[in-house]
Amino acid sequence: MAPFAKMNGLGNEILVVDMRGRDDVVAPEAAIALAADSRTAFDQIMAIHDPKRAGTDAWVDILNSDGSKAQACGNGMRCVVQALAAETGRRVFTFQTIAGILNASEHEDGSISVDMGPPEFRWDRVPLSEEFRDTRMIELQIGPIDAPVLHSPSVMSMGNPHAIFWVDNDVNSYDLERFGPLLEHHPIFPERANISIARVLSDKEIDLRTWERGAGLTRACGSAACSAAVSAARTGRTGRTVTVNVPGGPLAIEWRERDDHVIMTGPAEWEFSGALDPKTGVWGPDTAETGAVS
Ligand SMILES: N[C@@H](CCC[C@H](N)C(=O)O)C(=O)O
Repeated sequence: MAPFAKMNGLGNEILVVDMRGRDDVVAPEAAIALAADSRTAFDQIMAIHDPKRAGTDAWVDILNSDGSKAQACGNGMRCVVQALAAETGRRVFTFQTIAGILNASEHEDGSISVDMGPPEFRWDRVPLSEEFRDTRMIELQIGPIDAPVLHSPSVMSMGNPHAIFWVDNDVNSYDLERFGPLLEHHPIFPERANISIARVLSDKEIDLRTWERGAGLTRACGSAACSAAVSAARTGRTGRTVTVNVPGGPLAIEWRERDDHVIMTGPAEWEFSGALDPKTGVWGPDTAETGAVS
C-alpha cells in the first residue's frame, strides 16, 4: 500500500500519493476508482516518485480524475511542497515532471510559491491542430455566428494547454458546465485543453473560472490562473503582476520580466491521510504511519 494525503489547493482537490521506494505507478484504473469514491474524490493525483535526475527531489507524475496524464498542476505542486516540507523541515524543493524542472518554496507565513517556468505560445506546442501565427486571439467561437456566447480565446501552454475566453460580464453567468466539455474536445485542440472564462477587473485583478481537461469544473486551477495572467498581460489587459480570483480564493501570479518565468503563490491544505493500492485504488487508514503523506 502507498501512503497518501487528501489535500486541496484553494479547493482544487488533490491526492498526494507517496510512491517513493517503489517501481510501479498509480494506474489510471486506480485513479478512476478513487475519483468515484466521494471520500477520496479528487481533481488530480500528484504521485511522488524517487528522483530520475540528479539535483531534483522527486519525479512527480500527475493524473486527472479521468485517469489521463497532465503535464502541469500548479495547485497540486503546492500540496506536494507542503507535504514534503512537513516531512523534511525543508522549505525549498526542485521537482521534475513530464513538462520539465520546477522550483518551489514554502514561505514563513505558510504560503507556497511555485516557479511554473516560461509560457509557450507557438501553435504547434500548445498544441493546436492548425497554424495560428498569433495565439493571442484565435478564431474560435461558441454560439450563433452573429452573437457568439464565447469567442476569440487566447491560447497558450503552461506545460499544459489552456484556452482563455475573455468576457465583460460576471464569470459565473456563463454555463461553463455546458460549454466546457464541448470546447475541451474541440478538434482545434488535438490533446484537448483546459477551458477558462476570465474577466479583467483592473490592471491588477482578474476573475476566473475553469473547466479542467480530464477533471471538469474545479474550484481552482493554478496553471489556468498563470495562463490567464500571462494572456492578460500579453494582450495589454493588465500588468505582469496580478491577483487571479478563482472560486476557491485568490492566487498571486507574477510573469517575471527578467527570465520570462511565471511564479504562482497560494495556500495548500491537508485534510486526511490513508494508504492505497496504486493498482486498484482500494484504500483505508494508513496503519504504517510513515512519511509526509501519512
Ligand atoms: N489543477 C491543475 C491543472 C491540472 C491538469 C489539467 N487538468 C490538465 O489536464 O492539463 C492546476 O492547478 O494547474
